[in-house]
Formats: sequence, structure tokens, C-alpha cells
Amino acid sequence: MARNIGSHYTTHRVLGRGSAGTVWLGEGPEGPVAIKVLREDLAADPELAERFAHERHALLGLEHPHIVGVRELIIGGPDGSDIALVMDLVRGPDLRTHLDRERRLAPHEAVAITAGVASGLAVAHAAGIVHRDVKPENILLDTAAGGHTALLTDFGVAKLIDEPRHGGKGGVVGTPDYMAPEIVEGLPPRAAVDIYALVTVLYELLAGFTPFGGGHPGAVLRRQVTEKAAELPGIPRELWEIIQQCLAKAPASRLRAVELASRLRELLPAVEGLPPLDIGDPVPATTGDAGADPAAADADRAAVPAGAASGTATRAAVPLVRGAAPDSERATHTRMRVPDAEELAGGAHGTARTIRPAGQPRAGSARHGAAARRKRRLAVTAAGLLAAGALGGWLLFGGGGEDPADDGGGGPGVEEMDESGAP
Ligand SMILES: Nc1ncnc2c1ncn2[C@@H]1O[C@H](COP(=O)(O)OP(=O)(O)OP(=O)(O)O)[C@@H](O)[C@H]1O
Repeated sequence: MARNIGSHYTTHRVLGRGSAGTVWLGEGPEGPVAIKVLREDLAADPELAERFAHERHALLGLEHPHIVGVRELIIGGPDGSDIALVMDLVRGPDLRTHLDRERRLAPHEAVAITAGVASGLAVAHAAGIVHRDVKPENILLDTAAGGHTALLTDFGVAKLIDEPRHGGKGGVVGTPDYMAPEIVEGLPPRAAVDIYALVTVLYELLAGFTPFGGGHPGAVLRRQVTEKAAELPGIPRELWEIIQQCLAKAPASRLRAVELASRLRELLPAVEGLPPLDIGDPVPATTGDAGADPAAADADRAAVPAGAASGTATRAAVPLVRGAAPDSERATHTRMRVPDAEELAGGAHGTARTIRPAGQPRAGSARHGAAARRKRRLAVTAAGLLAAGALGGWLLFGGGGEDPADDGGGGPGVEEMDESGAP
């Protein structure tokens, strides 16, 4: 049933649902739009409404061909409890859906998508805004003009919803597969976290799996800090060098968004016409617990490439948003408990993976159901991550240290939730 949002917009039908609310196809004075209406329980929170109002300028200010434009922020509504973002309507699937369909993308397409998103990030970073949740679900593909224009969406929304209340510093929220090591270590997320996440997406587009995914989220986080991405067989050298540089553990070693965009664009002619990489699915390494000991992991790396999602591992998917169950039809939201000692050490699920040679039969599907892949957000209490540090000695989370919200950007992003909000 059509519903009025603000005085100018009407919703018609649901386009999709996320953890924070529902996205509707709507109509406004300038034609069709997408309207993200926040969940009622969130919109009813006066503090949240205030934060959205405060960030109005940042939310509406980003304009770029590779960023989904937010045209209006509506706070109020007929019953006084709507928070809605009116966005440009993107006609096409999100990148997760596209990748699910294609399994792996040809290098040219993967590089072009990443270069586009990097150029959008460059503008956001120049404006002091860090996205902090770059992942395929937040990249929409506009197919209107026949091609695939990639647009980054959800700037700022997540951070506004999850900002710590009451000064709490209980844990981190994010999507483990794309989470930069410095976030795991409790450092304030700066622009380099977006580069790390975006290049993780690039790796995933080429490989069909992320470099450090698979198993329990605690194990994924540990790999982000300690392991090196496995080189993808057959990948053009220059492309691999860019990926390696942007997956550097030290944020300062990564390219900046503007550099990444131009390096990738320069590479486009060289990868034109190349087929998708001919690699098999990743399988768990027989070493099992190789990652539990950094020295052992180092030794193993020579023979067994680390990273990649296992065929049998499940990826925990945790809602970003505190409070009630997510407003989502997708069976993708799994609440996460704090990883126990063994999981954090990578034991129960193993850690290092190897990439199965093409053509070799696989034990299980490395392609998890769309539901399992869609949402891989993590909310871990500080206590849990500190336990990880104590256990492994190398996963340190400074939950009570610097304020991650102070990212120097002053703009939207994603992060901390207080303990009362931890799932
Ligand atoms: N501007 C848009 N134009 C067209 N469709 C959109 C637009 N924004 C979102 N959608 C659709 O709505 C779906 C839900 O979007 P939403 O941002 O709420 O969720 P999400 O990003 O998948 O999840 P979460 O917010 O929990 O990370 C998307 O998967 C997409 O299909």
C-alpha cells in the first residue's frame, strides 16, 4: 500500500531489506527514487534522530558518479517517527547478487568496478568521510545504460545507528571478511580501512572468495591481523602487486583511494579480454591449526597459501544494528556470541586454506548460500577481543583506548557499539 514519506514522497513497493530497515521504490517530485525507511524502533529513538539531523550535511553532501546520491533526509513523518533517506534509484543488482550469479568476474570487469568505487571513495575521503563498511552488499550496479556502473551506497548510515551511547566502549561492529587489521587492533579507522575493504572486494571478485574468510568470525579477525593473502594463480603481476600493497597490514603502506583508482584504470587495457581466473575453490589446509601459531603459520605460508573461505566453514553473520531482530526477510542474521579460546586460536575450524587447483573435485561447496554470505557483520565485546589478544598474543583490541569514532574525518562511518547494544 502506498504510504507518504515526508510531504513529497510516496512509497510503492519493497526493493530490499537490510538490518537497519527497508528500502522502498518510491516516487517524488523528480520521479522514481529509492527510500530507505529505518526500522520503527530505531526511528523512535530521539537520540538517533538527533544524530541523523546533525549529520544531514555529510549524508547529503556527497556527489559523485560512483556514489549513490542521498537527495533528502526526512525526520518526522505523519506520526512523527519516521527516519527516511531518499536516494537515487539504482536500476540493477547489488554486487553480491551479481557475484553470486557469476561466481568469478573477468579481471577487466573486476578492475573496472573497483576503480569506479575507488574514485568515489577518493571524493569521500577528500571530504573527510570514511565509509567503514565497504563490501559487495553496499555496491550497487546500475545496469540502466547497458553496462555496469558501480555505485557505493550506505555512507554514514551504519555509524549513525551504531555510535556508542552513554559513552560505552563495548566492542566493534563490522564485517569480519573486510575488516582492516587496525580495526581489529582497536585503532581509529581512517581512510585506509576503506582501501583494505575495497581491495578485499577486488580479490573476492577475482577469486570468488575473500582472502581471509572462512570459519568462525574470531578466526577471520585473527587472520586479518596475522596472515598474508594467498596469491591467486594466473593473476596478472601488476594487478597482484596493487592488491598486495592495499592489503598491507600497515595502513600507511596502502595506496590512497585516488592512487588506487588511477593505478587500476591504467591497468584496464592490459586486462581487457582476459577470462576469469581459472582457479578452484579454496579448501581447508590439512595443517588445520596452522594459524594458531604465528611461527607455524609463517612456515606454512611457503607451502600452503593462507586465506579464502573454506568449503565447509560457515560464516557467521551478525546484525549491525543493536536491539531487536533485524527487519529483514533474509535468513542472514545470526547473532554472534563471543568466540571462545579455541575458536579465537583458529583451532576448531582450522585457519589456513589452500586454493584447490582448477578441475580438482571439491569436498564441499566453497560458495556458501547467498544467505550465509550476505551479512557478515560482527559485534564482539571488548572482553572477547581482549581475550583473543591474551590467547593468541597477537590479536589486540584496545576497546577502552582511543575513540574509534574520532576518525579525524568527522563524517559518517561505522563503528563501536556499547555493551548494552552488543548482540
Ligand atoms: N538506491 C537504491 N536503489 C535501488 N535499490 C536499492 C537502493 N538502495 C538499496 N537498494 C536495495 O535494497 C536492498 C537493501 O538495502 P539496505 O541498504 O537496506 O541493506 P543492505 O546494505 O543489504 O544491508 P545492511 O544495511 O544491513 O548492510 C539492497 O540489497 C538493494 O537491493
